[in-house]
Amino acid sequence: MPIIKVPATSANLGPGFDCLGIALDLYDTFTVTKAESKDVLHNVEEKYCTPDNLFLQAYHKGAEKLGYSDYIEAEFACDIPISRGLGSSAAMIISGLLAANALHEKKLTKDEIFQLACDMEGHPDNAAPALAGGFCAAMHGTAWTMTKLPLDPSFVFTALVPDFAVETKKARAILPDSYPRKEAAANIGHAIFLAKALETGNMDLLKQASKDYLHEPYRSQLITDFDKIKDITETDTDGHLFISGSGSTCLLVSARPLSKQAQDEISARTSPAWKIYSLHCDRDGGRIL
Ligand SMILES: Nc1ncnc2c1ncn2[C@@H]1O[C@H](COP(=O)(O)OP(=O)(O)O)[C@@H](O)[C@H]1O
Ligand SMILES: N[C@@H](CCOP(=O)(O)O)C(=O)O
Repeated sequence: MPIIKVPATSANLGPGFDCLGIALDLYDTFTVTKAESKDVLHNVEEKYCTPDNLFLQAYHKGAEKLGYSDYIEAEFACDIPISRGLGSSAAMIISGLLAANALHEKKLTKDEIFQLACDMEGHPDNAAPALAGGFCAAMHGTAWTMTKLPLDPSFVFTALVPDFAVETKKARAILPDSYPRKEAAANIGHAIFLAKALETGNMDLLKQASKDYLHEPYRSQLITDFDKIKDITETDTDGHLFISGSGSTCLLVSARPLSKQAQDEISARTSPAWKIYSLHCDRDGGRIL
């Protein structure tokens, strides 16, 4: 039976709001086969076991685009925390679309998968790295467009995951509709230099370019202990702490790993204790095994 494996993703990376994202080596996997007369899901939380399930919706969209109307049986094995800003919804969508390819003779192209996924998500910065792996930029021009950007291998990524969820829809709803020109201009410059810093491994440039004006100032207020965690992690590693996607996870980008002492301090000073994942960039993206 085909197995689909899709990585977690961390979108935005500060100033790259809705356009930059990176794939991380934490995965959702799905064992899939065709079903007779209805969709069947295994190992899925009851509240997500409905026809609205994103994996099922994406599977049917993909199958329909290929000209098929049928059913799927899928066993979920999901390690990506849900509604924590690590792209669990994009992982569901990319997996469902890859499952449509895995179970049919006709295949969607990578670009067709990307277009369908972005239409479902509404923003492309998780879908791009979830599908292609690596560090990606994406935008909507005449269609959804993405490119993989170079990433220096020296960076390490630490995901700090609180016990509480932040729904992406809600975290988008709290953002302003417009911004002062000075802030918009600063964000553009910062996003370009952030990409350069990630390409060259220049930590000093990364820190200068990491300030965001579009979402982090608003969303950090939704994350209890954000300032405390930022202080502990940045002092310990000399790295930079971003809000991952729309939160609640925070992503530390640094040249050296978070020390055991800092990890213990975070555990002691958060309640319930935040989970800490030491991660690397996934370079391959969503795949059928
Ligand atoms: N393992 C899973 N099983 C079922 N549905 C999931 C799973 N992971 C994610 N989802 C879907 O994705 C939604 C979370 O999306 P969202 O709030 O955008 O958070 P995230 O930042 O993790 O992408 C859930 O409400 C659910 O619909
Ligand atoms: N650019 C989006 C990214 C949302 O990512 P998620 O992992 O929180 O779904 C945003 O910032 O709203």
